[in-house]
Amino acid sequence: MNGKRTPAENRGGAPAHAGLEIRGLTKQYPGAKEAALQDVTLTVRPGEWVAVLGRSGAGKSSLIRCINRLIEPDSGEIRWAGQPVTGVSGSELRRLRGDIGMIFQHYNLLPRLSVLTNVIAGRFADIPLRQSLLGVFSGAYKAQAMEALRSVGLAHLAGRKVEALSGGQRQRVAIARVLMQDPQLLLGDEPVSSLDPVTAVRVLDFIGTLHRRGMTVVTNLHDVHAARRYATRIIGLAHGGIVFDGPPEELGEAELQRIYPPDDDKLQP
Ligand SMILES: Nc1ncnc2c1ncn2[C@@H]1O[C@H](COP(=O)(O)OP(=O)(O)OP(=O)(O)O)[C@@H](O)[C@H]1O
Repeated sequence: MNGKRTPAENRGGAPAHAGLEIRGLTKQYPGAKEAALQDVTLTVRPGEWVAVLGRSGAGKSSLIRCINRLIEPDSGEIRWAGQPVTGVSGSELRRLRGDIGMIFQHYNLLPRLSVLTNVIAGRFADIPLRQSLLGVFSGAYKAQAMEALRSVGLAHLAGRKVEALSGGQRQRVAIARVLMQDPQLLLGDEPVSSLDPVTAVRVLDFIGTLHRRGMTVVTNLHDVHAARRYATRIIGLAHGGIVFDGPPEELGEAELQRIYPPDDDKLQP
């Protein structure tokens, strides 16, 4: 994918590509009374950090997971860096996923494998399948993975199995995996919801470092305070539709009432 930021762009020049373009995205789960996403249209510019807010069931995870096709939308179009995301399959989809990093609430790591292997998994899109299955990686990959682990303060745990780590340590492994992958777009599906407040701030600070390097970030958050502090733009969802789109400074009481409708039985607090 041609998603890299150009030197001109890093100096504050015009973006080299159109970023993430979402048009008319709709998702209805079988048997559900209402659509999880209803005609969502949104463009995320390169270098933005978008925080998606909304009550439980508002459609936040569905939106994030449609972006890398973990969930198939019913209709609508998604493009990243001018390339189609919807409609591609096979090697095109694998290449695309190599350009899109993901951090999940429940880490999505390989618990029985070592921390180092999990970090190298960030490059599985580039490593021949046989080598990945055998766990035989080049010295260059190992060195890069150790560097990523050093950045998150976990180099001393490289040989330990992930299942022996705490939640905060696991999320730092997930961030090291993203560092190893070096994607242009980072998606976070409630990346700090399982963490204590202190660890959550640490993880958000790491994501902030990636954002300052030029990574575009889209993440749902349950914490309005964190969204205001870290994001450059807030998207509010209710009943699968966008009810707020603006900078954190514009998120006042009236806007919060729209995003978190108080007497709405269809959505949970
Ligand atoms: N696999 C599924 N099958 C049926 N309905 C689903 C499925 N996944 C989500 N839904 C429904 O779609 C709607 C949106 O769910 P989604 O998980 O996107 O919301 P959310 O805002 O991320 O909620 P939360 O904050 O609780 O994670 C909800 O009504 C939910 O019950």
